[in-house]
Amino acid sequence: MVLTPVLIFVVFLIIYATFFRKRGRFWECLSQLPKPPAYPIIGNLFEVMRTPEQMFVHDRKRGLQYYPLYHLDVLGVGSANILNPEDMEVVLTDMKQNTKSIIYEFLHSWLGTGLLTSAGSKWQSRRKILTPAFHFNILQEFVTIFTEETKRLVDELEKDSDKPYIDVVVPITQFTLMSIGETAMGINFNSYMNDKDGYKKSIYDIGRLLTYRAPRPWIYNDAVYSLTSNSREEKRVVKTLHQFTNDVITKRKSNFSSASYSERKRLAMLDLLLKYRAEGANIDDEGIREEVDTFMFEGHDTTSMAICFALMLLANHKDVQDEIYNEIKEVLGEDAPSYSNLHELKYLERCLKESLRLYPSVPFISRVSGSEVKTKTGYTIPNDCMINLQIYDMHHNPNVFPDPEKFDPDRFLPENIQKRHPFAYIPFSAGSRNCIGQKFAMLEMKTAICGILKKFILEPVDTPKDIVFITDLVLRPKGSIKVKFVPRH
Ligand code: HEM
Repeated sequence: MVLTPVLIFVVFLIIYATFFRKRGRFWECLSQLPKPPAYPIIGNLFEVMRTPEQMFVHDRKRGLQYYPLYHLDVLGVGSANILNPEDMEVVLTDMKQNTKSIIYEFLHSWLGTGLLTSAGSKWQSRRKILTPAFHFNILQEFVTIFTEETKRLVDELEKDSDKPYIDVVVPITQFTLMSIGETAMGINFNSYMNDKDGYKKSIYDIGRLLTYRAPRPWIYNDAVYSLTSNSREEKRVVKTLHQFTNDVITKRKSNFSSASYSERKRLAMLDLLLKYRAEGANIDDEGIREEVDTFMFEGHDTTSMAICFALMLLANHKDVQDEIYNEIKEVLGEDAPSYSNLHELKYLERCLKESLRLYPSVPFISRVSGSEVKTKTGYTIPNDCMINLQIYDMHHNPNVFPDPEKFDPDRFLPENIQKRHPFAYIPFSAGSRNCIGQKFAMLEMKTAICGILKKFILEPVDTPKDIVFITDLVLRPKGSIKVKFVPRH
């Protein structure tokens, strides 16, 4: 009895792999790239059919073994995986390789085609509209908000400082969510929004659903996917996510008056979009929701994980922590952080950069080639091929960063940066589709670390070796990240 559905499924996979497999030039080029051993028809299916935890470990092993690049064939779906700086540069600086791969289409039910997921002229026009929302005049004002939110965060941490440890993921995610709300959206979530926890849980749920779908080409087709229980769950999750962001927009709209905004030279993200909408520019209500969803997610989950890993590293490197503390005392004294004094914290900056090397919040990004790509390593990636840029693997490769697992902030001394390929370190990606929020992120991270280190000495509980990762939308631990917070006297 059980055998019948299994048999039908296997026949379906064989038909799928036979009919949907690209032919001719595509495989002629792609099969020249190194590849892990594969089976007939299903190719490397067993490479990717793993739990999120196994997938993370296995992908890293493959990344080390197949440097500088490799290809996979999963049921006839081919991908080129790039691990080296030279070829990262080739792809990231070529406008023809600017379109995101099919994996991002799985985000459309949630993010629509906002800045992260859109392509072509829509992406260009959105990028143009949104770039001024991250102008340095605006960022200067945001530092005050980051400082207020850091005070709230420190108060929360203080309440639990008598405990043996704090799982930093919880309070730090709360901090970054509040910060993106107050800055880009102009909304204080504390006073307005009730279902922050529902929103945070739904982000984890959507990540799990996407990570399940990405390695399974037979559910790429939307009509086929809609028959699955995951699709039904996704609809429920997306409803919760949209409820939250629609609420944000409604709240901000009720405070919005285009007259009062015309007096201000520069507007933060949501106000800017509402102003454009009121003036009849090329963005409708759906477009605004796409961007609010995109920035709410990209603007809090990435920085949250980055701060959590940085805290864990500092707890494990007391000497580095002490040096940052001395720098903070020297540069800030008793003053609050400002845009300019945060820039003077050069040692802290090197530590955060090194932390993002070891723990890049976005471990890989993916494109679809818009033409054949001649790699610097001597291969040709065919047109219309998924190209995965494996940022995490490159940052951890000994050919690119000697002794890669060592936390060494001096890698970011100017003289050492000069010795490396400019695309060796790309936590914020690079080229025209780089992270629009990278300055925002660095300021937020610096403000949080300053506030925390002024109040606490961090002691290790989890070490880097204890962290078990899962494959997800961002670099995430399977469980918690534990740090002990000892109040300074
Ligand atoms: C440590 C924090 C962050 C990291 C490591 C990070 C990393 C990245 C990376 C690697 C990309 C390229 C994605 C791709 O090509 O698929 C990206 C794009 C993007 N990021 Fe960030 N990000 C961070 C923080 C932020 C923040 C704070 C915001 C908003 C306030 C933001 C908004 C975006 C958006 C909208 C895009 C899409 C840009 C485009 O395609 O034009 N990110 N980010």
